[in-house]
Amino acid sequence: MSFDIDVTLRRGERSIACRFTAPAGVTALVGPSGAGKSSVLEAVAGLLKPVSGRIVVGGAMLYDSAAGTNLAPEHRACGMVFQDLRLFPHRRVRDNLLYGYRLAPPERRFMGLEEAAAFLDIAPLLDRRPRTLSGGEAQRVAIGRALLSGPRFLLMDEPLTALDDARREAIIAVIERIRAELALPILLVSHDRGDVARLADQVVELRP
Ligand SMILES: Nc1ncnc2c1ncn2[C@@H]1O[C@H](COP(=O)(O)OP(=O)(O)OP(=O)(O)O)[C@@H](O)[C@H]1O
Repeated sequence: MSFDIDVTLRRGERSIACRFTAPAGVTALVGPSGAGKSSVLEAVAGLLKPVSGRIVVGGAMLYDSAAGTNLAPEHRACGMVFQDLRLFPHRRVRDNLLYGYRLAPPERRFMGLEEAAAFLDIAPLLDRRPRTLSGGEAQRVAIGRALLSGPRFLLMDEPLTALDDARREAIIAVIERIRAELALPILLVSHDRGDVARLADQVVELRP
């Protein structure tokens, strides 16, 4: 089982309940705007503490209110690709990628900078700054930074939004390669039914 999640979250006045188990591969979290999809990703990453419940990924207990377990984000081995990417604007692509690499405990690293750049087809971009990149290029850099941090799983918030068809295809291909070649479980938020149908091994619907 890749994800085994049963949590209640609070966001302001809102209570968000989410419960699912997922096999290996890509799990898509879908639901209307405001249903709490990004909040669930934040909880899995350890950035939002649930009110109660448990979060188990790849057999590792990350959060369990009953047992009092709540691993810090840096101990979750989680690669997060945020909706707004959060690249460092003042750092070149190479340094954005190395930031992820330096975060990774050496024993968890499975790729180096050169390998990640080749895998994501971003080698020609290494000396550029994020603001000079297209949306698809920036998305691949953000994915690269996440992969270099040595994750055991990936969380991706709307990785295909705001991309034209060609760039979207490139990111879909990257996600398919991560699934096939790196075998990392991926929990992905998307509102596009077509993308979900193509990519997801399992779909989880979050209701408001
Ligand atoms: N920091 C916050 N403080 C208070 N409420 C918040 C905060 N962040 C999100 N919310 C609220 O929590 C609810 C869930 O938000 P969330 O962003 O998780 O939903 P979502 O399903 O990802 O939405 P979207 O598809 O629009 O991105 C919304 O009602 C939102 O307004």
